[in-house]
Amino acid sequence: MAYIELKNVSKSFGTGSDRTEVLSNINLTIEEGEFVAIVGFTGSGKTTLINLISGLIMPDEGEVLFKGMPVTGPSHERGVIFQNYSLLPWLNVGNNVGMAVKEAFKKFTKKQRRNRVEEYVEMVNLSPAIGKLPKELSGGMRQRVSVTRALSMSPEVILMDEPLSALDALTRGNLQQEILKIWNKDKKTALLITNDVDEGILMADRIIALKPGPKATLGPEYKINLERPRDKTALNHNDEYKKLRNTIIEYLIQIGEQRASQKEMTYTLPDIKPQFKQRYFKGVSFS
Ligand SMILES: Nc1ncnc2c1ncn2[C@@H]1O[C@H](COP(=O)(O)OP(=O)(O)OP(=O)(O)O)[C@@H](O)[C@H]1O
Repeated sequence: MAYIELKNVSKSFGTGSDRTEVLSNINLTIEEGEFVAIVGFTGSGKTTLINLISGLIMPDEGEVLFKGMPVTGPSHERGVIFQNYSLLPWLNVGNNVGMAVKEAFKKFTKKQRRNRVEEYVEMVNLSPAIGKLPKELSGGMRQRVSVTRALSMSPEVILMDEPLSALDALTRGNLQQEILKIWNKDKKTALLITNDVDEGILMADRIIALKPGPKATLGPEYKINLERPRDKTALNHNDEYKKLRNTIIEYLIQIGEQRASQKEMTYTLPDIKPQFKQRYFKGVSFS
């Protein structure tokens, strides 16, 4: 049985002429312990896909199954790391993480909770900032809190919606490694949504392209057989990596061009003449 399964899933927003058909006929199977990355263009429906799997929204058609059961709402079994670091502004770092730990481990004593919070905050090198409020942190630090908050709940599935896209290269690289460490150590299942092909290849077992919408569908998938742990610098000299990277980027460029050409439309302007009265524009005449 597939761990996560999407069967003929479609999703639209709005009604009438405002209706946007975002995803159409999505079929996806993720096995337990797998790390899958979905790459796609901005606005192609990546967040919509993650929201469907997390249970934040429901499909119009088709089914989303988790361990064979329909997803009916969010659950801490499926932890989401969002693109924007949605922290509670009135709670400090420790308490933002602490609240998540309390929710996931209801039977923990206060001491157990504190130990877990400290362990996870340390993991992203934020121990000196544990008492700080989100407004006192940089964007990168907030995103690290957001990542550690999701991971501290020990979710069975880690769903990531471009969690690292706003970070500088160094912080991004460190967090990629932290996420991989936890995924590998605790044998999690992970789905990463990204617009960065390199990030996908570094982290995932499989990359699937999301074709741009409206009515976005999943495109081809690429198996990544590169040995783990993967080192970013070493990969740059790896022929298999280079070949895979080129293949995926070429595919994305090709579907991007197709989308651009489909969008090119000719508009005919109405043949009208200005109706202004001459007296308002002395010295200017209209033919
Ligand atoms: N709640 C909503 N109501 C109306 N339209 C929506 C809603 N959510 C998403 N959309 C539309 O669906 C399309 C896909 O949005 P989505 O956020 O899933 O794309 P994305 O690939 O994650 O984009 P980005 O890379 O910019 O984050 C967009 O055209 C967006 O305007």
